Amino acid sequence: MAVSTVYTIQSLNSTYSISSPKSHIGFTQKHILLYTTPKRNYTKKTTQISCSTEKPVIIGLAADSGCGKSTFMRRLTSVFGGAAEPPKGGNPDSNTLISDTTTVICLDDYHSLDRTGRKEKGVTALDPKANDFDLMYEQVKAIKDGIAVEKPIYNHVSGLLDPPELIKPPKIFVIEGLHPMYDARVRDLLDFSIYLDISNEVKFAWKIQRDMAERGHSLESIKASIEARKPDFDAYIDPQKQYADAVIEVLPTQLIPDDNEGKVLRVRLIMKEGVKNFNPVYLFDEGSTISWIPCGRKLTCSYPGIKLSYGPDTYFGHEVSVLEMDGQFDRLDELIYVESHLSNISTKFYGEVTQQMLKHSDFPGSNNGTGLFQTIIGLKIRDLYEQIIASRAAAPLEATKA
Ligand SMILES: Nc1ncnc2c1ncn2[C@@H]1O[C@H](COP(=O)(O)OP(=O)(O)OP(=O)(O)O)[C@@H](O)[C@H]1O
Ligand SMILES: O=C(CO)[C@H](O)[C@H](O)COP(=O)(O)O
Repeated sequence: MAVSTVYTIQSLNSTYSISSPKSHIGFTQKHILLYTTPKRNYTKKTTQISCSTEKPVIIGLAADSGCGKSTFMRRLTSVFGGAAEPPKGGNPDSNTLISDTTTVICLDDYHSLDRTGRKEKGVTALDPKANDFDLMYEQVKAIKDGIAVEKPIYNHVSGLLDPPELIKPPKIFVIEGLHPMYDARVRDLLDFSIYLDISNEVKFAWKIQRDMAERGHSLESIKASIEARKPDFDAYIDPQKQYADAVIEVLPTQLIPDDNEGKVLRVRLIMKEGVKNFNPVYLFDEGSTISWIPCGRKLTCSYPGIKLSYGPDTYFGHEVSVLEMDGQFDRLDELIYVESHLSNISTKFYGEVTQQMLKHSDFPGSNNGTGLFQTIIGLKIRDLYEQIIASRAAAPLEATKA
C-alpha cells in the first residue's frame, strides 16, 4: 500500500508541513528536514543554520560490527586533514564524527527497535525489521540535496534511542554501518561504496582480541554472539558486497601452510571497472597479471615475507581489477619501495601513501594490506570528490558554450 509522506520542514522563520513526496527537492539550504510521517517522537528544534551551497558527495561503507569501519574512517578523514570529532556540545554518546570536510554517520542510528525491543521481538540489529530504511533514505537524500536533518541517535551504551542531533550537509558525507547498500533507494544515492569483507577466521580473531581484552567478554560469549548473528549476516549484510565499487577482502595468509594464528593476513583490494571518477590501482602494468615478491635488497622481510599480486578478474559478474598483498612489513618506512611500483594511487606527492601509513602506525593493520588498501581507498575518495567538484564547476561553463 502506498503511504503518502508528510514532510515537516523548518525554515528560518517557521515550521510547516507539506505532503507532496517530491516537493522537498525545491528546499533551499536554509531548511532542515525535521521528520517525515510516520514520525518518531522527535522534539522539534528551532536552530538557525547556514549551510554550504555545495551539495555533498555521498560515500557508503559497509561491514559487520568489529570489522574495522572506525579504523578505516580515521584513515579516511586523516587524508583530508584535520581531526574528526563528535558534534560539539551534543550527546556524549553520539556516533557521529565531524571534521572540516567530512561528516561520518553510523547507520546504527536508524535502528527502529532499541535493545529491549529487539530482544522482545527476537530479532538482531542486522535484521531489516529492526531498522528504519524509509527514514534513512529520506535523510540521506535530504543531505545529498543540501538540506540539514535531525538524525536519530542509537545509544550503544544504554541500548536506547536518544533524541536526535542536527546534521548539516558537509562536503563529503559518509554513511557507515551494517546496511548502506541494502536498500536500493539509499544505494542509488551513493557516489562511491566500499565493503569490508573480513573472513570468519579473521573476524573471530579480531573480536576475541577486542571483546576479551578491552570489553571483558568471555570466549564462550564471543563465540555465541558470532554464531547468533551469522544467519542474519549471511542473509542481509554479506550480499551487499556485490554492489560495492571496492571490496577489501581479508583472509588468512597463504604464506604459512595451515596457519591458524590469524596474525599474518592476505588482503585483496577488488576494484570494479567502469565506475565513474574511479580508476583502479595497478601494479607495474595495467591489465597484466603480475606476481611480485619484493623482499630483498630494498625491502626487509622476516618470515613469511611479502607477496603482491595484481590482475583482472570477475566479481559477481562485474569486471574487476584485483590487487593483493599477503604478508606484512617489517619496516613501515620501506613501504615507499612498494608504493613506487603502484600506479593510479591518486597521491598528490611522491610517498604520500607511506607518509599516511607512518602517521598512523599505531592503528590496527598498519603493517599489512588492510592499512595499505584502506589508505589507498582514502586517497581515491579524495580524488573522486575533487573530480566531482571539478565537473560540477565545469558544467555551467559547458552550458554557456553550447
Ligand atoms: N586491520 C586490522 N588489523 C587487525 N585488527 C584490526 C584491524 N581492524 C580492526 N581490527 C580489530 O578490530 C577491532 C574493531 O575495529 P573497529 O573499531 O575499527 O571496527 P568497527 O567495525 O568500527 O567496530 P564496531 O562496529 O563494533 O564499532 C579493533 O579494536 C581491532 O582489535
Ligand atoms: O551490530 C551492531 C552494529 O555496530 C550492533 O551490535 C548493533 O548496533 C546493536 O547494538 P548493541 O550491541 O548496542 O545492542
